[in-house]
Amino acid sequence: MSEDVKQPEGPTRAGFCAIIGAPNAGKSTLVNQLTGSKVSIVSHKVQTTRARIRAIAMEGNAQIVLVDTPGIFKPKRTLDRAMVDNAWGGAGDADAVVLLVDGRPGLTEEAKDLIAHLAKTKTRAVLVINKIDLMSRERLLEVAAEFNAAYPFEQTFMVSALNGSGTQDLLKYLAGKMPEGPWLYPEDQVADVQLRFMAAEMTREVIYERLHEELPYASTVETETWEEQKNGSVKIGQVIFVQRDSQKAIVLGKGGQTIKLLGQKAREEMERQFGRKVHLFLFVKVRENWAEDKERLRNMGLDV
Ligand SMILES: Nc1nc2c(ncn2[C@@H]2O[C@H](COP(=O)(O)OP(=O)(O)OP(=O)(O)O)[C@@H](O)[C@H]2O)c(=O)[nH]1
Repeated sequence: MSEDVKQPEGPTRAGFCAIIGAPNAGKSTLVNQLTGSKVSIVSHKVQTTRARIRAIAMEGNAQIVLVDTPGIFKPKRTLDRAMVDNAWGGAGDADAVVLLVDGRPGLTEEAKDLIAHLAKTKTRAVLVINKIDLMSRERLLEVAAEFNAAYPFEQTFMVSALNGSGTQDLLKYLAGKMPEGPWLYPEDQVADVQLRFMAAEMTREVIYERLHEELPYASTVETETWEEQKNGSVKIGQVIFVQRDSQKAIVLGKGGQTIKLLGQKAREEMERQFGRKVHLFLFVKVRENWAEDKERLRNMGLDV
């Protein structure tokens, strides 16, 4: 828990920042830029996840836990609708909410939908116009005006997540939005924690790829153990949480065949991304009433 985390001198800040945006707006690229993360994982699986921790950014004495929500999209089915509402609960709880848009097309229908959600949930948000390296100054000002006429954003930032222009200002601003409080993660472990998130994400993606027909949004993955081995390999233990026994049976498969395959695919991806040998151990647990609240996210982060 946070009491055990070594705190620096002076006041610290820590909190959650939700990043929302249409697919391809540049969320992953921005997260990498904000965290200065060398190891990047760009997820191509949009619209599949609950709000989840993505990375931790440090700025001065502030620790910003970046969470993202499912690609906000037009729900086609009741389940999707529930998912979106759920996710927005998560965004509303965050200490800062960033609406990230690809600036080039301006106020698209998709962007209007996102703004409608913000308005409906009375969410205070910061507008971040991305990909300014591909825009003229005139167009940029036009787009900023267009968005600000559509919603009372707290601030507007113009950035290139790709080349980092404007992202430091955004980071400083977000740091200031974090409430005063103890850090959730020790600074020297932030990189490790990040690797654990990434490993969980890789398994989650494999599950999605293999089982999305049967298990659309029902699972979450947490990395519980990460043990460095003397020979340079790493032993990783993860738990796949599902909501019902029937889903557990799907993940396990007949005679454990499915989980074996999932583990193999996830391990291969981890070895590729981390460039080292991985021993992966997967477990499935049923967790009922999986809730999306802030406390849950906190615990999720602290559990890994
Ligand atoms: N030129 C330019 N390209 C960018 C910028 N930011 C992101 N991109 C590119 O836009 C594409 C999408 O970026 P991602 O970071 O994967 O976008 P995302 O929002 O995480 O996408 P999903 O995970 O699919 O929702 C990638 O090809 C990025 O390289 C930018 O500031 N400038």
